[in-house]
Amino acid sequence: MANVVDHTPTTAEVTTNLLGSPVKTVMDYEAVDYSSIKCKTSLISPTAEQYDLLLKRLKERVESGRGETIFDIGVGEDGGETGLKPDEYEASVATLQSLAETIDSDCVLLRNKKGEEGMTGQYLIRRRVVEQDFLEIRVAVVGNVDAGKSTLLGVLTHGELDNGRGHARQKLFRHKHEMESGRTSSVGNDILGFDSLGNVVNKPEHGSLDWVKICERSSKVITFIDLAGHERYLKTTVFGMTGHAPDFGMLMVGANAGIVGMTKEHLGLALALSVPVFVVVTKIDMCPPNVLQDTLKLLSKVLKSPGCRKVPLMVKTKDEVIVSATNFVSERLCPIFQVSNVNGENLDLLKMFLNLLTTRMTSHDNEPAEFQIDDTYSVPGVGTVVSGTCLRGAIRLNDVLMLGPDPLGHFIPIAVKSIHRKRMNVRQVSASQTASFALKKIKRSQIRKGMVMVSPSLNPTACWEFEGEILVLHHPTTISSRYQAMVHCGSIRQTASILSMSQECLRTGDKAKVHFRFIKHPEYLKAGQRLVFREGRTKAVGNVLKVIPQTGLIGAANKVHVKQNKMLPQSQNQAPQSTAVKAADGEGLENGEKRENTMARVGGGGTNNNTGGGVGQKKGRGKRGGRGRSGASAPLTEQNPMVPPPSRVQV
Ligand SMILES: Nc1nc2c(ncn2[C@@H]2O[C@H](COP(=O)(O)OP(=O)(O)OP(=O)(O)O)[C@@H](O)[C@H]2O)c(=O)[nH]1
Repeated sequence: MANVVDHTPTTAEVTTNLLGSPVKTVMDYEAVDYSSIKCKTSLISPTAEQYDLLLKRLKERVESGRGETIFDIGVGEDGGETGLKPDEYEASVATLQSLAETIDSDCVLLRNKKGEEGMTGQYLIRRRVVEQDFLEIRVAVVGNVDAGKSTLLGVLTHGELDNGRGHARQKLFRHKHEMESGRTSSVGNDILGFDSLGNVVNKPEHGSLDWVKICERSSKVITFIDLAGHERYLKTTVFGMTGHAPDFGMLMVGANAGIVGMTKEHLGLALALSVPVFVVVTKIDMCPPNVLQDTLKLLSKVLKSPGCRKVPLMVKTKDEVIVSATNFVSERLCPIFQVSNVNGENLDLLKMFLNLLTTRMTSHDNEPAEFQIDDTYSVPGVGTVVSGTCLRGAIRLNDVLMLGPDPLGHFIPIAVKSIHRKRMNVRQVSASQTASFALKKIKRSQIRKGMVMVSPSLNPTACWEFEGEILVLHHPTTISSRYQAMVHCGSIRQTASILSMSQECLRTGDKAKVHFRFIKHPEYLKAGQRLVFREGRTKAVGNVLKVIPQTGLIGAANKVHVKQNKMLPQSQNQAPQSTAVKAADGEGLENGEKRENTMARVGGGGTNNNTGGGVGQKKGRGKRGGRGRSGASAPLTEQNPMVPPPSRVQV
């Protein structure tokens, strides 16, 4: 057989990653001649040379899948499902098991199929538990109030069924008012661990404080980002979707209530952020069959509509779970599960699906690190702690990273004192993982959500202005220059003003290039990032096209402003906003409901040297007094002629 140098990832390799756009495998970087092991019979009795190649290949696939891959037996790399005779099949399985054993992994049969010439099989190869490491997948849980989001998470992560009257969700609530009203108001996390054989690690006796135990025994951990269903908490929900970098969205629909309230809004948000979505229809135990059918019909219609262009797939068997999980690569497929949290119907299918999901981020540890901060804490005895997501590269203990931008757009070097993943002390965090860092020599008041910590080699710069391309999903009238609304981009959440647009005014459905300017402080942005621009129900989505780096002049002008106000608390050293902007922030809406940050429950968990998850203290920043809302500071624009004055909403 002619030796062909293989550069192109095969279909099998692409599905290995299960999701997102086709991913580069190690083979793209390192040309290896795999031609001698391409054929479906290569596993039957490989020569020593072929065995080494098979091992190399399996290792690469497991590495690019961040600890796991799905391997087909009896299928040639040309993709033809022809199958193997029983004795050939058995010999192939034995080879695969021995290969998996060599790389400290388990080999679990997912399904068998009959091919033209015999049997084919799909096997999950997953690395056994490695100390301090596990594959992490983040799933944002969205849907209308009462769809059963908190209940499903309670049932999945605590292993006990619900009673239909709010029993299971009690374990997830974090605030007294949530217990009383039964409504989630904050972004919360819960975790579900799977071992290398695909078994659920969580046990009913694992309380929410047992994260360390769950992580220690898991090869893969699903982090659920439980978001609020009520419209009044939409700002928090949008932040959960953008700032927590979910791999997937789980849209929950109550079978009896159907597509109501915020369901479409949340679906639209996931679509706008290109987060692949699967749907879970709950309460099928209490829903009359005709109502359930109506809900499913309407759901399919919405998903297939031109705005969504999804392909709905009702998942009712294990085979369908595997097909949908292995084809979730395309954002177009939308698996739909029908479950009951009360009698447990179909929950096993949902768990199997979650077990097969894999991360969408594909960064290598040797790339320069990028970490986005989504929360800050002050932990007694530890100091300042930040939590967030590592988007690129890897961060190790005692690494020095550039933290910023500060109000002047500067970045300062900062050392990482300790790292926690899910309340577990670790030495390193890699791309796609959430973590908390204890930082040296910095006050919590100097850090805000939306800041980043990046490798010094990236030489980071901040920007006040950027160009974006947006599509207006909804606006009651028209948007024109000087319009202000909240920009959500990664963990950035700041009001920006439109300086100019490629057309005079924008209505619902219009697309345009827009020049934005942040009104409070500069941010770290990158071209290509997804963004949501919203104010109340007005919503536009799009991409950052071009970042306009902060110039020395603007930086200097802003310095004057900050100097003048240096007697004010830091929270007031920012430009005041119009009432309309306050409304855009949704601040008034969430007054009194603002969550307290406890290290025990947020982000990658808390960093605490003493216990697994100590309690952090939120700095006592008065809601109303904070963020310059008292109007005490002079507008930025008075000192800086280059900065347009903050304008009111033009409707
Ligand atoms: N019969 C039945 N009741 C359910 C099921 N799932 C949830 N419930 C009940 O539905 C009610 C609402 O559930 P929640 O989990 O609080 O709903 P949610 O979507 O989290 O609501 P928010 O937190 O306000 O966004 C509770 O009383 C649950 O007991 C189910 O599958 N069957």
